[in-house]
Order: sequence, then structure tokens, then C-alpha cells
Amino acid sequence: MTDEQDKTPAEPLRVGVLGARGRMGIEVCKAVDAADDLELAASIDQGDSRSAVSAAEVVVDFTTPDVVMDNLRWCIDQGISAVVGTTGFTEQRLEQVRGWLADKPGVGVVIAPNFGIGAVLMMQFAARAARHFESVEIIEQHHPRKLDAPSGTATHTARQIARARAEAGLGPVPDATKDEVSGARGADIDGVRVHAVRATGLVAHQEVLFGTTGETLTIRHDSYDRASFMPGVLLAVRAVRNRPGLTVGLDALLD
Ligand SMILES: NC(=O)C1=CN([C@@H]2O[C@H](COP(=O)(O)OP(=O)(O)OC[C@H]3O[C@@H](n4cnc5c(N)ncnc54)[C@H](O)[C@@H]3O)[C@@H](O)[C@H]2O)C=CC1
Ligand SMILES: O=C(O)C1=N[C@H](C(=O)O)C[C@H](O)C1
Repeated sequence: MTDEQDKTPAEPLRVGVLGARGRMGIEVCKAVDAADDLELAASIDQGDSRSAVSAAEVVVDFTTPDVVMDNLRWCIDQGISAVVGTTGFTEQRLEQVRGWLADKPGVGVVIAPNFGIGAVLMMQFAARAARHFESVEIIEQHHPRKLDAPSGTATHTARQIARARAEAGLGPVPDATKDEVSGARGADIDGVRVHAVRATGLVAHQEVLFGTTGETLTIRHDSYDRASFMPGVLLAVRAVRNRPGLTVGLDALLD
């Protein structure tokens, strides 16, 4: 047998998908199927038994904020690493996941509010710009079937901007509003105003508007197709088992 013949190809990584009949789940199943190094071991949705997913080495969850914690707990208990795109992760929820993982040192979980590479860069650029501008507002725009508002991406961006502002010693964003029709100034996330737009035809879009004396800076990202999230999802699927514990966001994986 020659050296060439001796090279047995590595076994594909077995991936399970939760939320497989949803908009993102369908796209993830296609992307996993198309990747030579991955195998779609199981794909399940609401009402299906999770036991089908037990054979998976990595589970991808794109479900809903009300079921994702139960799914994650189950994956961690089974010793299965997980890549999670579902929104709704508060600091409290992240702490709870860290607690579950402490008992399972070999298991990795990646939770990312946005798997679009451009979106990750948009959030990084916004965090970098934050210290230089006294004013900032976020406008996120999504398809009207989205269940949560504001988006996970906008919430994460606002928190990162707020942290950068605090580190730079910036005070509150200037705003003289005294009379307000409820909601007119958007949601307040850690002192950053976030406005959520829903319209048919949109997929996922975000603008971060900064202002200071005599100038504004707008940082904008657009996902026109859910395929835009797949390189980030597959990156996390391939990496998660080598990252025990909790990883929040794609930043560390891109570096
Ligand atoms: N991190 C990211 O890059 C992205 C995150 N998202 C988030 O992903 C989530 C899903 O988004 P979409 O696919 O647009 O929603 P969707 O509503 O199209 O899909 C959710 C799917 O989960 C299923 N589901 C509900 N309960 C379940 C359970 N217990 N077990 C298995 N499946 C269950 C539903 O039946 C549905 O098919 C949302 O939270 C959304 O914000 C969406 C796009 C990108
Ligand atoms: O529901 C969506 O569609 C999306 N959800 C995520 C979010 O809430 O930020 C990511 C992306 O914006 C698409």
C-alpha cells in the first residue's frame, strides 16, 4: 500500500440541528449537508423527540428564546457541545449556562447573537468608535415574522457600546426629551437607545449612528439572505469541541 492509499479520510463530524424546519434551521441543514467534513446526523423540530440527536457530536440550536435554555441544558447533560444562534440571552442566562458547563469540563458551547461575519465586524467597529462620540443610537430592521425586539444583535451592540463608553468615562447620551409618546425614543439598553423596525422584504439589518460636534458616523450592516450566517455557523461547529466552556460571540473564533 502506498502512502497515498494509506490516508484514510477523517470521519465526518456528526451534527444535529434543533429548529430544523425553521428559517435558519433549513439553511443550517443545507450547509451541513454540503460540507464534506460534516454529517447531518439528526434534524428535529417542535414535537420531535430529542433522543434522535443523542448521536450528534455537536448540536446547532436555532429555535426560540423560550425553549433554548431547556435544549442547552439537555445537550450539556448529554455531553454534547452546542452552537447556539437563538436569541434571548441575558447576563443571567449566560451565568446559568456557565454553571451547567462547570460540571462538564469537556463540553463547549458557542452562543453568538449574529453569525454573519460582516455583522461581527460591524459590532467590533461600533465598540471601537463608541468612545469618540457623545451621541449614539441603534436602528435595527428585520422581517416581520421575528418574535423578539429589539434583536439580539442590537442588544449585544448596545451593551458593548455602553461598556466602551463607561471605560472612556463618557456620561449619559445627551437627550432633552421631556414629553414623549411611549416608545418614541426606542428601548433603553444600558443607556443606549435602540429602535426596532419590522417590514416585509427585510431580512436582518442594523445601523449604528454616532454623533459629535459637527459630524456623524454611520456603521451599517445588511444580511440580504440567511446564507450570510452559514460561514460563521460552520466555523463555530468545527471549533466548538476545542473550546470547552462558554464562548459568547464569534470574535474569538475569527481571531
Ligand atoms: N445568531 C444568528 O446569527 C441568528 C439568530 N437568529 C435567531 O434564531 C432564532 C430562530 O430564528 P428563525 O429560524 O428565523 O425562526 P423560526 O421561527 O423560523 O424557527 C424556529 C424553529 O424552532 C422550532 N422549535 C420551537 N420549539 C422547538 C423545540 N422545543 N425543539 C425544536 N425545535 C423547536 C419551531 O418550530 C421553528 O421551526 C431566533 O431567535 C432568531 O432571532 C436568526 C438568524 C440569525
Ligand atoms: O431573527 C432574525 O432574523 C435574526 N436574529 C438575530 C438577532 O436577533 O439579532 C440575528 C439576525 O439579526 C437575524
